[in-house]
Amino acid sequence: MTMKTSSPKVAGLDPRRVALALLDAVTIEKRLLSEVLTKKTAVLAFDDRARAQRLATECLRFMDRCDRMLGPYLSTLPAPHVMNALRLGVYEMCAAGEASHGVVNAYVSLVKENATAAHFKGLVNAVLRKVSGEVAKWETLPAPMMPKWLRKPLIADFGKATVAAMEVAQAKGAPLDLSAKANVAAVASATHGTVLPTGSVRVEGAVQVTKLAGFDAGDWWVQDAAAALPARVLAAQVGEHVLDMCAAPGGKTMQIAATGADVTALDISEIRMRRVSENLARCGLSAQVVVGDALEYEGGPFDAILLDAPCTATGTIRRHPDLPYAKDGSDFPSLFELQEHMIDRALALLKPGGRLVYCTCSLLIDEGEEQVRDALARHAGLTVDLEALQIEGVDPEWIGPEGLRTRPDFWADRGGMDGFFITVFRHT
Ligand SMILES: C[S@@+](CC[C@H](N)C(=O)[O-])C[C@H]1O[C@@H](n2cnc3c(N)ncnc32)[C@H](O)[C@@H]1O
Repeated sequence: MTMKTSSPKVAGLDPRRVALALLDAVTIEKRLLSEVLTKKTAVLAFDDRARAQRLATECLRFMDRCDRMLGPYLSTLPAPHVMNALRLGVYEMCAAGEASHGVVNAYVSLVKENATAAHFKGLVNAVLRKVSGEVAKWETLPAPMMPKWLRKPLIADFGKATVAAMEVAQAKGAPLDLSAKANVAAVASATHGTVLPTGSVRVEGAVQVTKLAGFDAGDWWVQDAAAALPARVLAAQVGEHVLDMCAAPGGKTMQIAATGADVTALDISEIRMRRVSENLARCGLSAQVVVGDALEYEGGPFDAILLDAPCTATGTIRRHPDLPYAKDGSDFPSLFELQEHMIDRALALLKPGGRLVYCTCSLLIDEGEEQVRDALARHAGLTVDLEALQIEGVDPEWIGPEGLRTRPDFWADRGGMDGFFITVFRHT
């Protein structure tokens, strides 16, 4: 794509140009925002970086609504880059409350900058002007639906009403949750947060994480309330040998290290493992950090293993609304297979009578309940320890025959939680 330089006459173009590039990267190049964000926003001043990121993220969250607003005015879909400019324009006018004439000018200018899209400037102008006349319709539309490729299997697993409830939760985004190293009440008081029933601290409103009280002192780390459950379920004891098998960026390693257990943190990604070491150092915790492939790892045997397996991350869409647009499900079966091999490897590294906590931040049954049923069929003597899942704050209704499942629509009145599946295997 050939880009011209910005027009000095139109205000606020720079963050919008980057937001458009981010949307293109997700929807056209099929990249996750986390993969492209730093590079694409590097050209902007600090405040504009945050603005571009927010704009792209929230537009992706409300993509389905943007498309519903645009639908009546598009008899055929324009080029994807132009469609993304229209979506951003709609989001800004309808959800962000930006003045329509500035928004229309901005996106007409941006489309003009692109040689292959410039001839769509008339369409962008006309369509955005029409949408500007019906901004009130936005609030009457249903919560943004996930794309069909993901919605369909979820409906098969949970039914339409539950999927609709998940979509309502995903539209609301996610609050900031913290895990305290030691004193939960002190962390809640210092950060003006509230203590959740499961022991995480929830902080409302927009905050800069590194400026929150206790960050530099390492009193806490950022971790969704549901993501904090697997290590609580593992309940490591002082002196136990524990393997955190897919550890990076290290939230669960930190929880286990804070119990006084002897933790080995293993992950295949050297870059992501640097984050584990940084996080441990900031919080004054220690673990043996190993970079390597879990499938070939030979250490142990261990009293307990936490396997937070690589997965579709569909339980984190409220934090990562780009995911349904960067993925199409084609790589999912290879993940399911990897999870199966990892469970088998983990079981081989356990001491007799040891426990394996298996979890995924996924909404798909294939990565949770189905993995458990398959593992029980593969391994004689393997059992699921449902009692170990009954920890403080966990609603017994979240626990099924295979394990504990959280969903984004749980705790709706408190701000929700990520979708997770967690189980405990015991090998005799
Ligand atoms: C869900 S994330 C783990 C999150 C981490 N437990 C936490 O709480 O911060 C999955 C991790 O699996 C790692 N991974 C993927 N394939 C692996 C393999 N073959 N061996 C070890 N780690 C692997 C990825 O690098 C990624 O960091």
